Amino acid sequence: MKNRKKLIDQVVVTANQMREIENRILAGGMPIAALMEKVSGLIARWIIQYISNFKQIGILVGPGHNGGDALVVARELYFRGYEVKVYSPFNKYKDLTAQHFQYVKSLGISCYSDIQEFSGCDIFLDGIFGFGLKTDIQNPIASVISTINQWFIPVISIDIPSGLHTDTGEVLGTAIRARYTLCLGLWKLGLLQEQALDYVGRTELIDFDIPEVDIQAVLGKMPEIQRITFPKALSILGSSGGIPSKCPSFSLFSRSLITHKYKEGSLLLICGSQRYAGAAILTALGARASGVGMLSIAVPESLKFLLISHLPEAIVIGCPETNTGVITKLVLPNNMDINKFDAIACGPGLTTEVNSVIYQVLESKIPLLMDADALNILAKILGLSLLINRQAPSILTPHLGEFRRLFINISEDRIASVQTAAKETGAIILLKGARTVISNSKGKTWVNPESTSALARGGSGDILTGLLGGLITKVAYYNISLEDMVTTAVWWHSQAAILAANERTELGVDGITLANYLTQVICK
Ligand SMILES: NC(=O)C1=CN([C@@H]2O[C@H](COP(=O)(O)OP(=O)(O)OC[C@H]3O[C@@H](n4cnc5c(N)ncnc54)[C@H](O)[C@@H]3O)[C@@H](O)[C@H]2O)[C@@H](O)CC1
Ligand SMILES: [K+]
Repeated sequence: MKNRKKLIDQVVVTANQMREIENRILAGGMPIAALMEKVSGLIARWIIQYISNFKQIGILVGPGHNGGDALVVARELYFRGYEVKVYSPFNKYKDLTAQHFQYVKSLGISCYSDIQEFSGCDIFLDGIFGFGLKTDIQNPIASVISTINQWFIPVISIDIPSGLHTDTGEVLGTAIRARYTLCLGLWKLGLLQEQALDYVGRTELIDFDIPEVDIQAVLGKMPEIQRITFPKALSILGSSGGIPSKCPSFSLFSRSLITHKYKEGSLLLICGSQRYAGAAILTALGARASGVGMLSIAVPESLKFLLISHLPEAIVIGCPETNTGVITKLVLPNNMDINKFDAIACGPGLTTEVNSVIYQVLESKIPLLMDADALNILAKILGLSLLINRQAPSILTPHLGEFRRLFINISEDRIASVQTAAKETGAIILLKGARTVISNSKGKTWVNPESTSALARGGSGDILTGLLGGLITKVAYYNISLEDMVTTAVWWHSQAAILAANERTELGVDGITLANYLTQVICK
């Protein structure tokens, strides 16, 4: 049962996959009317439990089963004593929906086809269209949706806000701006797409007991697209909410008593320039929070003492620089072999003036994380072929602008675009944003379902680069996959920002604060 809950939290489906799963349930013998009754009972209970202080609820009913769900909820709320009004301008309904409509009318519940009758409602339930909508919404429904959006009355959408594409999250002409979306059974892909975020509000999954066997029959044992969840991230970090006794014996948060600094990872950071000295400090602070055993930071010679003053524990390598303070060449002490490090993270604050350092690191045979100017150099000057031919794993962490520069084509489906980029380059691609997407060369994809706009600030990405760089040095020592480390870093970074924003407002989450909260959030 515990495993099923874990699976349900992680799984993400397209409209076609959901339809296939639904067909299996129906083929198994579950009557569709019973399924609708069960789902709608759960929705009604959720509304009563969480939104009980409303006087009048407007129920928006469409022609399909989303509308059927809404009508069953209308009936249940009516019997619980709530004032319910039904809106529907359609004249043709699917059979089950038509039957529920007839019964609702026979109970004396008021039904209207003029939306102006609903301006006094204090909440709406949106059952106009559910998953699988493909074509643009036309008038009169389009103008009804605009009217509802302009009223700013809270809307609870059933399954998905009406008007959103289930897979891409695109607005099909117009869409309901929901305050809450009660997603039914399994998370729909579109709800995780950034372009849907202004419409979906707070999302909740209504688990109506889809059998594990049906999910796995359609999606396989390891679904291609997954949400990054709390339990998964915590299990990788080896924490159970700050109770060390429950941790696995050796984990990132519960080290072996006889570990030593070289078993906690050795990271080479290459970052900073005179113009962007702060980027080097922030990246290094992110790395520090990862608990990396040995941190080496290559910066222009002129920044060496600045870095030492902020990070006395690090080995700071001063590199030859241009007269504008840009590293010209990576020179390691004692002619050290670059492959002796466990990983390299490079890019923040480098500028695009000189590209020889990036060329040098691309030739290394250890995991390489490229961010910021390393990506810009790759896009503008070196090209992707050097990346494709690397003999060790590469991780690229672009934001949308950098992604566009690297891959040019980004479709309406951001998640699909990241998958394509990862398959084409063989790298792990991490597209940063409100819903960060990570994909590997096999198409396995993870989406971070929770974050905060506090991270929309210069420096946040530098912290992630450092944190992620530190974590990937530990892959070999902790027997954790690279992908698990990457997804965990993303989760950890956003959770730190959420905690910091909760305690200091979204304006109070500067880079140094964020780095400090990385440690605080895991002590919570
Ligand atoms: N998947 C499941 O297991 C379950 C699904 N249920 C509900 O069923 C919903 C899906 O039901 P449906 O497949 O009937 O889909 P909809 O409820 O979205 O209705 C589809 C109908 O809307 C009309 N339509 C489609 N696009 C239109 C457009 N652009 N303009 C005007 N009319 C348009 C068509 O007549 C179509 O038949 C789910 O979202 C959910 O609410 C639940 O009742 C039970 C469980
Ligand atoms: K809906």
